[in-house]
Amino acid sequence: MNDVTEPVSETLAERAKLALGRRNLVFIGLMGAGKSAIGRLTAQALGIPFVDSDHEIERVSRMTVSDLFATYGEEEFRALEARVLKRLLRSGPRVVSTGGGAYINERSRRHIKKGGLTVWLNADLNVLWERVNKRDTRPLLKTENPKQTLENLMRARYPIYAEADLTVLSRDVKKETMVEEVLAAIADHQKAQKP
Ligand SMILES: Nc1ncnc2c1ncn2[C@@H]1O[C@H](COP(=O)(O)OP(=O)(O)O)[C@@H](O)[C@H]1O
Ligand SMILES: O=C(O)C1=C[C@@H](OP(=O)(O)O)[C@@H](O)[C@H](O)C1
Ligand SMILES: [Mg+2]
Repeated sequence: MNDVTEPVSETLAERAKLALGRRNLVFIGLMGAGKSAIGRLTAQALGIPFVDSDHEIERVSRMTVSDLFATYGEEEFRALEARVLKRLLRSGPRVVSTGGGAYINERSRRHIKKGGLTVWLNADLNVLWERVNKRDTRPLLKTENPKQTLENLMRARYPIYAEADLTVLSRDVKKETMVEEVLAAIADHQKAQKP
């Protein structure tokens, strides 16, 4: 009898899941990059839990992010965000989408680097602007010239986001395409690590 077993063909999602192991996958990047939307879909594809740190902050504080900024200020928000991220990243695997400022905060960045594989959704100004100007839920953009504010944030933050383990270019393609590129980046990263 022929004893040779067929090689199991693995889907991209399976390969990415294997490569991720017990680590968390953490989405970072500027407002409008797609962290919340693409993070959720990536978790679905991987078959692991998803959590958005802003939603978790809103759940535990019973306030919206906007109200937290208005009532307690950004510094208090960052302290709460760091505590929430520390707890969310303690065990894995899960997908964690962060708010745009999380990785910029030193304490949060430490928890993120320790707790997971980071993927930066890198987008250009016009892509971000087209997405964020449709909603007014982002307190940092309630300025006289929000597009200029976004550009200033890009300049200040992109060198720090660039420390991410993986970078995927966020642009106007189907969300499913973005998810595939994220999965491929995880699988390829694992390959690159092997001797
Ligand atoms: N690839 C994409 N193509 C079109 N729209 C997108 C894409 N990725 C995200 N979006 C949309 O852009 C908006 C901002 O995305 P969101 O996930 O909230 O960004 P973030 O959490 O990074 O601020 C949402 O309305 C989302 O559905
Ligand atoms: O960039 C930032 O500092 C922020 C981004 C927001 O999240 P998204 O990046 O998901 O919009 C939210 O955490 C808060 O408004 C502050
Ligand atoms: Mg978000």
